[in-house]
Amino acid sequence: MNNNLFLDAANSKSTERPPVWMMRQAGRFMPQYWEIKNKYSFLEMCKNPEIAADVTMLPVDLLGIDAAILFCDILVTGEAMGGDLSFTQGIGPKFANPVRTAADIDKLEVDVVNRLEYVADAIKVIQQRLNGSIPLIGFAGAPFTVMSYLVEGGSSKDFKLTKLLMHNHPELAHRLLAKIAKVTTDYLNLQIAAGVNAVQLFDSWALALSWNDYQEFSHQYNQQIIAGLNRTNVPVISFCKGSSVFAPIMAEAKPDVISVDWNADLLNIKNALPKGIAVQGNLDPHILYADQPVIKKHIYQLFERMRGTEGFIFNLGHGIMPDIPFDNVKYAIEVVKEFRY
Ligand SMILES: Cc1c2[nH]c(c1CCC(=O)O)Cc1[nH]c(c(CCC(=O)O)c1C)Cc1[nH]c(c(CCC(=O)O)c1C)Cc1[nH]c(c(C)c1CCC(=O)O)C2
Repeated sequence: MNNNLFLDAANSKSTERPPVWMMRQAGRFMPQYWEIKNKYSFLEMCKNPEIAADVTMLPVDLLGIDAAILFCDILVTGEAMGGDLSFTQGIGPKFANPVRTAADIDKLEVDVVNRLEYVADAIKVIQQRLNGSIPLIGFAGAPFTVMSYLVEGGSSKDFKLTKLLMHNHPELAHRLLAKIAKVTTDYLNLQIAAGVNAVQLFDSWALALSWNDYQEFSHQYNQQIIAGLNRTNVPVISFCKGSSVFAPIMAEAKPDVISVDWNADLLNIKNALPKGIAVQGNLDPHILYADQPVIKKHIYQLFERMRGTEGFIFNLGHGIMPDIPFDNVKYAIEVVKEFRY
């Protein structure tokens, strides 16, 4: 690899500056994304390896980040299991056949990794294009977060139906989570076999859960997935919104990196973790709407705090919003790349 910054930091080694990539870096804040998106549906883009590679490469070529992330979506596992998935502009993801009863859960298939071969194909095309320049991150959705979309039938503000299932019929929720966990393990191992250099597990909506529910309905399954990965030389990043609270539990699953939202002091989180677990984060994405001197100030505040810490990857606390100015994202990445410890 020409640029080892990301993998060194993920493996808790020291680096001359923090490596940088951003969640949702391959997305709608880029005019060049829309040039492609206007020609294809989102799922067509995910399923065509050449197009998925084109989109993956946009931030590599236009922003100069230190790691690429595969262009795909966390909900493709739900689709492979039998979910009727579509994405509509302005509405977001939709499962037309929500999973709510024992019969719905029993219908979902689990030996489905062959239906996700298009992702392995995309990874191979992307690695040819990257040609050893920077590492490629693969990813999957964590069972709780994917379950919420399957049960609600799409995005939700309060996860009412998901929580009702968990609280009134925990045995059904567990049956569903176990199925998603099995598919997710196979799917991440497929990505590792195809050649990704790291994987990230996205449990975006864990913040909605109580401490006890997080352990029972989320952590347990994430731990099972991480334990089932063929992870030699492939660092595992565990992300959730809620990591400011749940980081000590997340650490029990033994990821290499914990990706932290913006509520916590990152050094305090790092210092409370077992040695050898790196941290990623944790700029509030809203900072990227602000004036450029403000952006620089906030990045430097974080870097001064983290100075001398081995195992730190710079990222946002969550994804880039679609209406964040492209020039501000580019500027933030330049600020990181000019910094030295
Ligand atoms: C919850 C979740 C989803 N998808 C994902 C998550 C977890 C990460 C997070 O918390 O942000 C993960 C994801 N989605 C996408 C990526 C690609 C890689 C990247 O750039 O980070 C990744 C890693 C592309 C995408 N995924 C999606 C788009 C937009 C599709 C479009 O162009 O219309 C992209 C580029 C669609 C998507 N997919 C999902 C939603 C809720 C939406 C709609 C969002 C909205 O409308 O605001 C589910």
